[in-house]
Amino acid sequence: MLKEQLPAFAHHPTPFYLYDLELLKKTLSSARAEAEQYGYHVHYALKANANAPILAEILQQGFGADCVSGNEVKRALEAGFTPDQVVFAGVGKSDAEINFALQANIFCFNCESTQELEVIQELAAAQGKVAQVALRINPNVDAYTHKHITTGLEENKFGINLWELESLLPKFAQWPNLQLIGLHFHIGSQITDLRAYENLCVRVNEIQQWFEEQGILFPHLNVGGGLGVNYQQPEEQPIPDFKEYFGIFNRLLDKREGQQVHFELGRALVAQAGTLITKVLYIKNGQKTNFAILDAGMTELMRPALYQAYHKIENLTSSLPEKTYDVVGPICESTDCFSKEVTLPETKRGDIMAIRTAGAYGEVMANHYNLRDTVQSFYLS
Ligand SMILES: Cc1ncc(COP(=O)(O)O)c(C=O)c1O
Ligand SMILES: N[C@@H](CCCC[NH3+])C(=O)O
Repeated sequence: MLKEQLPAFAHHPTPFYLYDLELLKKTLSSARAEAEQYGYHVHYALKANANAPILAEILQQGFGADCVSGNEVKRALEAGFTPDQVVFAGVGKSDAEINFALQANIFCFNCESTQELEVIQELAAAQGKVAQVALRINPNVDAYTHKHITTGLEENKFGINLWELESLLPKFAQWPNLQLIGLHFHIGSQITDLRAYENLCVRVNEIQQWFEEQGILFPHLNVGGGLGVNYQQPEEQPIPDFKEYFGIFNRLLDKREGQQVHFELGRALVAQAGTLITKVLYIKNGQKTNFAILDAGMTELMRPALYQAYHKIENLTSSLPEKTYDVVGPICESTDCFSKEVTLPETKRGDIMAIRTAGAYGEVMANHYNLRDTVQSFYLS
């Protein structure tokens, strides 16, 4: 597919992101169809990719928006999401961000500490508003994923710890400008062992039960996102198994009568639709393997340097016999390496490479280190 489309982009300077909007649409409709049969609400996590054409597709398919900063709330509203479709999580919401979201009348603040609740109460009172809030609880459930993208263990900074709940609840009596509407959980990202979600359901049920014993029944349960994608074989599994994912919650989550269940998927919706296209600048002899030095680096796609994440690399322009390369970028850091000992068709200066599954946490995490240019993006529809 990429090989055939490439001539249309031959005149664009590399590196650039190329998004397949057809695949994006198919992925979104698959997720929507599976979620809809249980009446589930899916909020797209903008942090994965907040490009306007991508948000337009997501909005069109009826998803809400999950934001983690004031600017993401702003971007979601500009893209056309209505305030009642917007949730706002984040462990360090600033006063300015809270004020902005209050003014915008967003649906819900997913609150991560008692201290944050106090501040929202104060700011909501000053604006004469009642803010809808959910408690983001740290459920101490292992996501069986990379430790740097685990969020639901007690050692992580996210959420309110279970042992704080008892002392927190009475405080709501002194917070007339907060309306407690739900519970929120998010245990981590790139989750491929779905037993993590089974464990999450068990824990949510226990926590919900505890609240009910205190006389509180929540209209909303938000179980977060985190569903992983197949980085190894993007061709074989371009669309994640949403049927199995939502099926787990349908089977195991104790949904009360009239209760709304919310999800916050980011990566699973957009990752496979994005590819980083880059050119080979030099082939240089190394001690063990040769280096293929690309014109894209950790500044365009940070995941390999940050989490030793794997992205499949393809040479789109060579069909010579195979050789082995360490594929690296031009940035002045030794961690600027996409992958070591990659088997590729013999690669030469000027070849075009595709770094796959880069639609989530790729372009949005790009930066200007070494005063790099802003990476461009193009869309196939
Ligand atoms: C609170 C919250 N919701 C949703 C997401 C989206 O996660 P993912 O892209 O893994 O689905 C994240 C990121 O991990 C998050 O922190
Ligand atoms: N940015 C990370 C995941 C963090 C998700 C947000 N909590 C990644 O590239 O995999």
